[in-house]
Amino acid sequence: MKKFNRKLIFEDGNEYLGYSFGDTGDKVCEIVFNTSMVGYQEILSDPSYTYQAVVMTYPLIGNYGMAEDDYETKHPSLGAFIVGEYNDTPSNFRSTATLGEVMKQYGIPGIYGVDTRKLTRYIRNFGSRKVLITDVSTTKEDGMKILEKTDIPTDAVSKVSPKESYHANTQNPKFHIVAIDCGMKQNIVRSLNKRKCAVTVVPYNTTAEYIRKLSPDGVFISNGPGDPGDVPEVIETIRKLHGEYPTFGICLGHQIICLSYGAQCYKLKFGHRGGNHPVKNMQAGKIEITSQNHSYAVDSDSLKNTPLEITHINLLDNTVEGVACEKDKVFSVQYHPESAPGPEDSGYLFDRFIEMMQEVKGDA
Ligand SMILES: NC(=O)CC[C@H](N)C(=O)O
Repeated sequence: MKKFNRKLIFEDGNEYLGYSFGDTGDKVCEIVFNTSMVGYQEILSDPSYTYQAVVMTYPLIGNYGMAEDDYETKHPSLGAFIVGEYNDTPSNFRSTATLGEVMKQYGIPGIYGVDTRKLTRYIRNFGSRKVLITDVSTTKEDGMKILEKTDIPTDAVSKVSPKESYHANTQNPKFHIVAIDCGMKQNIVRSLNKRKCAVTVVPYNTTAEYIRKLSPDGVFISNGPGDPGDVPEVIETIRKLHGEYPTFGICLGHQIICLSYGAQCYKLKFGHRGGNHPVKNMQAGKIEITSQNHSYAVDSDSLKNTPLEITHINLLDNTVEGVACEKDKVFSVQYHPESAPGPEDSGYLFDRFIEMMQEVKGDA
């Protein structure tokens, strides 16, 4: 048998052995697991995974390579990938690189040959926690010392948000949206462009005054990495804009909207990541199968003192999945209607945003 050359070390001294792929540097990340069966390229390039080591529970990763059109951002910032079997000889006519090559390019370490089922149970039992990805020669004691000394940074949004505004136009636009980019996935822009929306993408720390000057028909707040409490400037901007424009938020954007109305968020034990989470739409009485990627959730009791009502509930653990306030023309969801990867049951939410803007705009 080939000799293990890499390992994972946890703060409690637990170790998991495997083999190297991608970058070979050491890294401390927060470990999480994702149950999606496909979509490793979109997961790699989803900025919300910044500083996180993602364990893929699906056993085979890399087999269809990397396709130019499938990136969610061109500069992947995922912390690390931990997989069962890694296939370095993809078979796919659209593929232009292997997963390992792209990870090397962006300094993202990978480890394969790990018992991902055991590791996932460990995360489920003990919760998301810090992990060191390192060489097999690093001793457990040294690894534990490194973990003790290293905190996961809280600057993730400023790292992945664009430094300047830019336009993502479309043919014959009907609406103009200002999208606050906290680490936005490309499929959100594609989903808006497809519905005749010209999008002005702005950095996370854009002020309410600047957004007003852009005269949008609607405001969008994106997904993004880290704790929503780490971006008070975005919460403040949204608070100032309450009731002024139809507003839609996804994932981190949803948490920011709720915080801006005075609700509270808390961290889940191990989060929701995958493409098969059932969510109930309370208004329609229908169930959607959703794509998810989050650690934090909105506290349902804290919503009672706000004008927001709960519109969607997670059927696995009853957590809040969506809120709305009709008066202020604002709504948001914790999950990912843009999917990428994942089921497309929830695309109607983008249509709802369009309808809201249409109502305000009239027939003009
Ligand atoms: N995908 C996201 O926007 C994630 C939101 C937030 N970083 C969380 O983990 O809950």
